[in-house]
Amino acid sequence: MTASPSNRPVTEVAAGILLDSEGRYLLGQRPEGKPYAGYWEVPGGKIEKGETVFEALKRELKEELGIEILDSQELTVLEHDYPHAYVRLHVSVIRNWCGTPAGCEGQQLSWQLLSQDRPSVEPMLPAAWPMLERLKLLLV
Ligand SMILES: Nc1nc2c([nH]c(=O)n2[C@@H]2O[C@H](COP(=O)(O)OP(=O)(O)OP(=O)(O)O)[C@@H](O)[C@H]2O)c(=O)[nH]1
Repeated sequence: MTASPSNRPVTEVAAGILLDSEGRYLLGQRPEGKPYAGYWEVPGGKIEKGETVFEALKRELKEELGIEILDSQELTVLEHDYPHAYVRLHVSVIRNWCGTPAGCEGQQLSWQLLSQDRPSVEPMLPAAWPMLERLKLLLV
């Protein structure tokens, strides 16, 4: 584990933006019991020791959404200093998957139109904003 600028340990996280053919992306609501419960986020989770970003995404999206991702495209890497953790988010775009996303951990899901200025659900995790901005740039 590397250190952050403030010398806190860095939590490496893989986040996967599912993007469908109608220009919609998927958000999930963080379940009870996790930091920031009730906040909306892009699906994903912590990268385990020895895993690649893609392997972590494959595992997390199977657990959280019950889908099998087929490939992914790296979008950006973002860091955010939360009170509970300093996180480094490896953000990927996923356009190809098998199955229909479901809230396997009891979480609510919401498809959002990328062409809309803001998601229709709130609150969003603070670090979710820059990744959505980055996604819009990729698609212009
Ligand atoms: N999945 C996800 N995590 C995000 C986003 N933005 C963001 O700051 N995070 C942060 O990244 C970390 C991800 O951890 P997590 O709690 O979802 O991971 P996990 O599913 O492996 O949790 P667990 O250890 O409780 O099983 C959290 O600190 C969360 O606040 C996002 O858009 N998606």
